[in-house]
Amino acid sequence: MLSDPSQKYLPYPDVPPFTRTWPAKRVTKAPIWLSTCLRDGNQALVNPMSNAVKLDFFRTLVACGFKEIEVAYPAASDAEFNFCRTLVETGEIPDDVAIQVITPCRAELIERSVAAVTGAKHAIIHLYNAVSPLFRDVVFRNSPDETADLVVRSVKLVKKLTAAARASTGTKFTLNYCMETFSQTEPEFAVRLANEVLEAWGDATPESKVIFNLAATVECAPPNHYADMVEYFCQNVNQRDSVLVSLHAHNDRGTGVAATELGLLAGGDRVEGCLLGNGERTGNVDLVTLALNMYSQGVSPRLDFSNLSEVVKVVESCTGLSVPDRYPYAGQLVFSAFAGTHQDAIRKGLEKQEKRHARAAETGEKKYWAVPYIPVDPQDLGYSYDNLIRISSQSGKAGAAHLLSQSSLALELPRSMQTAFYGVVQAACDASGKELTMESLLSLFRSTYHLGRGVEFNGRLRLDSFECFPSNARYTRCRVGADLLVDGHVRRIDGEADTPIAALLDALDRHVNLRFGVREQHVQELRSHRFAAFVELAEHSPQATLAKSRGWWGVGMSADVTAAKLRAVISAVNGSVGSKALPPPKLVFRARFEAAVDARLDTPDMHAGAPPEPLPQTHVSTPVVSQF
Ligand SMILES: CC(=O)SCCNC(=O)CCNC(=O)[C@H](O)C(C)(C)COP(=O)(O)OP(=O)(O)OC[C@H]1O[C@@H](n2cnc3c(N)ncnc32)[C@H](O)[C@@H]1OP(=O)(O)O
Ligand SMILES: CC(C)C(=O)C(=O)O
Ligand SMILES: [Mg+2]
Repeated sequence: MLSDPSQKYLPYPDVPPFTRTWPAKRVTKAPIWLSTCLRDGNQALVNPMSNAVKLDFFRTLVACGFKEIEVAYPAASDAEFNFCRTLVETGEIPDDVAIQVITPCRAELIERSVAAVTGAKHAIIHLYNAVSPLFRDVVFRNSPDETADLVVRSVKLVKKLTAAARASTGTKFTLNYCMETFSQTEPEFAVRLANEVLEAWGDATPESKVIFNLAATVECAPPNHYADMVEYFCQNVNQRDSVLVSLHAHNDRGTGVAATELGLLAGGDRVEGCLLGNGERTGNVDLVTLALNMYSQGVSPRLDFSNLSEVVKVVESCTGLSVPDRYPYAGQLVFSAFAGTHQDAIRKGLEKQEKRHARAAETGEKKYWAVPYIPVDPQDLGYSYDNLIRISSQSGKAGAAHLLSQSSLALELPRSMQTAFYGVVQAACDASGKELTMESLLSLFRSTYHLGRGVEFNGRLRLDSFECFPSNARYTRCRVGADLLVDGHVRRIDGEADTPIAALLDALDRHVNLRFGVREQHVQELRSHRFAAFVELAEHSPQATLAKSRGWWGVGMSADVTAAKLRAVISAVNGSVGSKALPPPKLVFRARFEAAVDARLDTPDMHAGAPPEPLPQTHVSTPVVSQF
C-alpha cells in the first residue's frame, strides 16, 4: 500500500492572478526549433557520443531542417570544445544555421564557451542557473538577491566577451538566458530576473532579441500549470517584442509534449528538445511528436520527417537507445491495426477516401486525409500501407479480406466468403496464439480452397481438362465434358445445363454422385486479363433446402472466365468432400447421352444462324477448350 501522499508531497503552488488567454488559442505557425540532442540528449547517455557520431547526428539535424542546434557543453571537456571548433573551422555549419552552446554562470567556463564558437556565422550563448527556492537553498545556498547578482554579472561577462569576439571575427552572438527550474520558481522572481537580464544585456531589440529559456527542468506539475507560468511571464516581462520565449520541457510526468503545446498557446516562440525524446530521466520533450502533431493539424512544422524511419535509425545508432514499438509516429506498431473493428473501419476509410480523392482530382478540391484510426497518412512519413492491417486472433473478416486484396493474388472476396474464410483464420490464430503473417495467410487461403502453387488444385478432385459447348441452337444451354481426376484416377464426366457451372454440377451428379446447388457466385476481373471466380455450393439433399444446408466456398482463377468458374466449383467440392469416402461412380449410359447431345447440336437451326441469345452466366459462343 502506498503511503499517504498528502503527508509527503506538496502540490504545485498557484500562479498569481493574471488574465489567462491560452485555453482559447490555436497554434497556427511553427515555432523556432532548437535541437539539444547533442547536449541535453548527449549528457544523459550511458556512453556519450564520440565526436564522429555527433557529427553524423549534426548532419541529420541539418537535413531535417533545424536552423538552431545546441552542439555542446564546451566547458565539460576538451572533446566537447574541440567538437565546436571542428564545426566552426571545417565549414560544416550551413549559413542559415546557428549553433548554440551552454555554460553555467562561472566566469572561466563562460570564457571557454564563447571561445568555442567564435568564428561561426551565428552563435547562441546559452547561460543557465537554477533559480527555484529549492535550488537556491540547497545547491547554491544563495538568497534571491545573490542569485540575481550572479546572473547579472554573468550576462555582463557574456556581453563583454561576445562583443570582443564579434569585433575580431564578425560572429553574430545571441544571448539565451535559461532559468533552470523555471517552472518551480516564483513567477514574480522569474520576471524580475528576466528584466534584470534585459537591462544588463542592454541592446535587446525586435531585430536582435534576447532568448529566455523557461525550463521545466523537472516536470513537477500538470501542463496547464506550465502554460500559466509561461503566459504570466509573457505578460509581465519587459520589452516583450525584443524577447523570444523558449520552452524547454522534460517529461517526468509523461506530459512534456502537452506542456510544450500548451506553452506555445501561452506565448512560447521557440521550442528546445530532442529527437524522439532522449534526455535525462524520462527525457526531453520529443521534437518529432511535436512537429508531427502540428503537421496533422494542417500546420507545417518546417521540419522534414518525410523519411522518419531513417531518422529513427540515426537516433538509435547514435544514442544506443531504442524507440519503443508504441512510440508516437515513429514506433513500429503505430500504423498497424490488429483489432477487427479497427481494421474494418480502416479498410472502409481507405476505399471511401480513394473515391473522394478521385472526385476531388476532377473538381480541384483539396484531398483531405480522413481515415478512421489513422490520424496521419503513413506515406507522408515514408511508410507504406503494407503494415496497416495485421492479423491475429483479435482480427475480423475485414482484416483478412484486406490483406488478400493487397496480396499477390489481389483477390476481393465476396462478403459472405469473407465471413467463411474469417472462421478459418480465427481458428488458425487461436491454435497458434500468434500473428498470421501475409505469407501464412496466403498459404492458409491456398490450403483452404485447394489452390496449389501457381494455378493447380491440390484437392482430391482436379479438373485436368474440359470442353464447354453450346448445346442447343439458341445458345441457352451448354454442355461440359471434362477429365476429372478423383483421388488420382481419371474419370471422364459430362453434364448439361443452362450455364457452365450448372453443367459441371450436373456432370458431378451423374458421374461422381455428388449433388450440389449454387448459392452464390461472383467473378472478379484481375490484372493482366485474368479472372477470379468465387462460388458457394450447398449440398442438395432431400432433407434441407439449399438455403439451409451447409455451404462451401471455392475459388478459381484463370485467363478464361469459364475455366475460373469451373475451377471454383471443384475448389468448393474439394472443401466439401474433405477426407470423406467418395461415393462410387454412378453407372451412366454414356454412349446414349452423347448421341442425344450430338443429335441436338446437329439440328438445322444450329447452322441456319438463328440469332443466338447470350447464355446467362458466360459467353460461350464457340467451343472453349481449356487445358489446366
Ligand atoms: C538541467 C541541465 O541539463 S544543466 C546542464 C548540466 N550538464 C552538465 O552538467 C554536463 C557538463 N558538466 C560538467 O562537465 C561539469 O559539471 C562542469 C565542468 C560544468 C563543472 O564541473 P565541477 O567544477 O567539477 O562542478 P560540479 O560538476 O561538481 O558542479 C557543481 C558546482 O557547480 C555549481 N553550479 C551548478 N550549476 C551552476 C550554474 N548553472 N552556474 C553556476 N554554478 C553552477 C554548483 O553550485 C556547484 O558548486 P559548488 O561546488 O561551489 O557547490
Ligand atoms: C539547463 C537547461 C537548459 C536544461 O537543460 C534544463 O533546465 O532542463
Ligand atoms: Mg534540460
